[in-house]
Order: sequence, then structure tokens, then C-alpha cells
Amino acid sequence: MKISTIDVTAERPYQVVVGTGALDYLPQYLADVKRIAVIHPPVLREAAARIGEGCDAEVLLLEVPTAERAKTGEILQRCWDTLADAGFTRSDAVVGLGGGSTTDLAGFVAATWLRGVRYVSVPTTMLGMVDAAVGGKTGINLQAGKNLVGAFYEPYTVLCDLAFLVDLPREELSSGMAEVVKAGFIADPAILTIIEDDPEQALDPSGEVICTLVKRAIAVKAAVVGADLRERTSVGRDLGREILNYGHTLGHAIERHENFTWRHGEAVSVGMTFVAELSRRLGRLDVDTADRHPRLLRAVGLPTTYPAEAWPALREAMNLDKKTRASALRFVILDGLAKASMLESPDEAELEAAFKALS
Ligand SMILES: NC(=O)c1ccc[n+]([C@@H]2O[C@H](COP(=O)([O-])OP(=O)(O)OC[C@H]3O[C@@H](n4cnc5c(N)ncnc54)[C@H](O)[C@@H]3O)[C@@H](O)[C@H]2O)c1
Ligand SMILES: O=C(O)C(=O)C[C@@H](O)[C@H](O)[C@H](O)COP(=O)(O)O
Ligand SMILES: [Zn+2]
Repeated sequence: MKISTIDVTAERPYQVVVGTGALDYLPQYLADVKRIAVIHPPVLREAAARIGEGCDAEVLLLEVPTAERAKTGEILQRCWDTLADAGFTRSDAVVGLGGGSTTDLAGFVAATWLRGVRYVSVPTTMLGMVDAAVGGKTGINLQAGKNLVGAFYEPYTVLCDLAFLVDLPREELSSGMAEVVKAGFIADPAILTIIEDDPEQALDPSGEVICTLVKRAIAVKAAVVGADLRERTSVGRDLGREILNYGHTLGHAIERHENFTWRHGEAVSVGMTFVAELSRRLGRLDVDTADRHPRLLRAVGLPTTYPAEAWPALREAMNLDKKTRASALRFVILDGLAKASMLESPDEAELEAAFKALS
């Protein structure tokens, strides 16, 4: 399969390499480093052991827990201690090998160790490839909420080897599809048509369609973060990076409410369905586009409903959303396909009614 590259031109330009075999390019990005710390989850132990092949460097394997259990202060501290024991210096590099949870943590380790060492991201999930590994948001969760501690720290390169998708459980492919669908609604509606044409094909990990979807979603993300790496507050119709938070205000609150046991894409799927319904109720979005959300998301195996009783807890959790300014909630909404805008301090009754429509 052909290897493609997508340029990300933010503060320090880098390339995202996409295709089966992309991992073979790793040695060229690490040719001059002395040691490599590979941060990975248990399921990728064998792949991690092969990371140093072709590199003239000592490899330190740093296994971290599965999924969100890696994104904690305790695990972060353990990573720092391991690098300290190994005497890691600025001529060494960190590789994050895994899904978004692992690369969020690994990127933050690289950002903070000696105030910044080289970081190479090797996403191994659909969600990691299309979203988490690109754009330089790194960090961990607190019990109080999602991604509350972190840094903007750009990778040296991102290698998306599609071979990793073949063994990925179907629910994880679906979860990643939530961010692909997000990219479709906010910026590239062709993505939506491609999925609707044949949702099963879209989820085939060795097919051509998934490759097209991965590249299109990365292109959306690269363009957004290239223009606004550090997520300034939106100005008028120019939402900058905040646009990528479509569906995340409620989505992150659900993740916290579920004690970080839900997959990120599943929570974002409910969050997008909610905000589409809110946009429709406010007369901002047409019924067809609003209804297209749950239809499409369900077609790729994602949830779009949530119990009504959870509203008070979710409403409170949303206060800590990073888009909140003073006590005003702010939601990325749609005025139409690929026409996002920022809704500030929406009417509480409308919010609750939109949420209750999901139950
Ligand atoms: N930094 C960003 O811009 C950004 C963007 C989107 C999401 N995120 C974050 O990403 C995280 C979600 O990432 P995710 O969906 O990749 O989840 P994840 O990292 O938890 O991985 C999902 C599961 O797949 C397993 N896994 C990983 N690669 C595998 C493979 N090739 N084969 C089999 N199993 C594999 C993992 O061990 C885990 O159990 C969330 O914490 C979310 O907040 C960050
Ligand atoms: O890259 C971004 O910016 C995003 O908002 C992408 C989201 O998909 C992602 O989940 C991100 O981690 C959310 O960031 P947060 O700043 O709301 O925690
Ligand atoms: Zn997300």
C-alpha cells in the first residue's frame, strides 16, 4: 500500500506518515539519539520490543496500564522516576506506542522531562491515528475531570502504520470512527458520505476505505492545529482549534461520570448527538442534519442515548470544561454542515430538554 505524508505546519513543522509499513520509517527519525524510552500498554509488549530494530540506540521499555488508567499522576510519576533512574538526557527520545491514552501520557512525559525531549508518536488505534497523536495536546486526567493537566507539545513525527488496525477490537475501531465522523460534520462532509455508502466497508481494517478516512480526518486535524496550535478563544465565526471540541463538552462529562470506563469515542458520540439536537432545538440546524448524527453514529456501532437521571451530575461536570469562561458554558454547535459556531451560556431549560431527548 502506498505511504502518504501529511504536513503539520504549526510552531515546529512535522510530518504524519500514513500507510501500512509506516513504522519502518522510525529509524530515520531516531538516527542520532542515544536512548529510546518506549511507553506502551501491555497488549503491545511484542511490538514495543521490536521498536529499536534498525536504530543504533539503547531501548528502555516502559509498560503502562491499559486505557485511561495510564493517564494518572501516579503513572506519570512512575515514568519520570524510570527516566531518572536510567539517566535520560536531552540526547535521548521518548516513543509513545499505543492508543490515545498512551500517546497523551507519553507526549506529556516527553514535554516535561528536562522541560522537553524529542517525542515520536506511533498511534496504534483508529482514534489515535485520526486525532490523538496529531496536534500536540498531551496530558492526564484528574478525578475531577478529563485532561485537566497537560501541555501543548508537538511530536517530532507521527507514524500511523495501518497494520496495527488489523488486530484492533471492533469496538475500538468504532470508537475511533466517532472522531472521523466529527471531522466530517465540522469540516469535511465527504467523510460522511463515504461512511454512509457502506459502513461495514468503512470499518474493514484492511480495506482501502479506512485508509481514505484516516487520511481525510488527519488532514482536517492538521489544518486546524496548523492555524491554532494553542487553542485561543474563538473569534466570531473563526473557531480556531476549539472547533475540534465538537461533542466533547458533554462527552468529557460522561467520561468522568462513568469513572473513565467508557471509551472516549463512545462518549463523544453521545456528546455530538446531544449538541446536534441542541442546535436543532435552537433553530440553528436543520432537522435532516441533526437526525443524520445518530443515524450515522449508530451505523458504525456507537451509542447515541444516555439515561435522563444523569443530567444534574453531567451539568455540574461540564462546569470544568476547558472552553468555559468565568461561569459561562460554551458549546461548539452547528449552523449547518461544516458550519460550526460557538454557543455561549445557552438557556438551561434548552440544555436539559436536548439532553432528555437522548434518553
Ligand atoms: N491529544 C488529543 O488531541 C486527543 C484527541 C482525541 C482523544 N484523545 C484521548 O485519547 C484517548 C482515547 O484513545 P483510544 O481510543 O486510542 O484509547 P486507548 O488508548 O485507551 O486504547 C484503546 C484500547 O486499545 C488497546 N490497543 C491499542 N492499540 C491496539 C492494537 N493495535 N491492537 C489491539 N489493542 C490495542 C489499548 O491497550 C486499549 O485497551 C482518550 O484519553 C482521549 O481523551 C486525545
Ligand atoms: O485536538 C483538539 O484540540 C481536540 O479537541 C481533539 C479532541 O478530540 C480530543 O479529545 C482532545 O483531547 C480534547 O481536548 P480537551 O482540551 O478538551 O481536553
Ligand atoms: Zn476527542
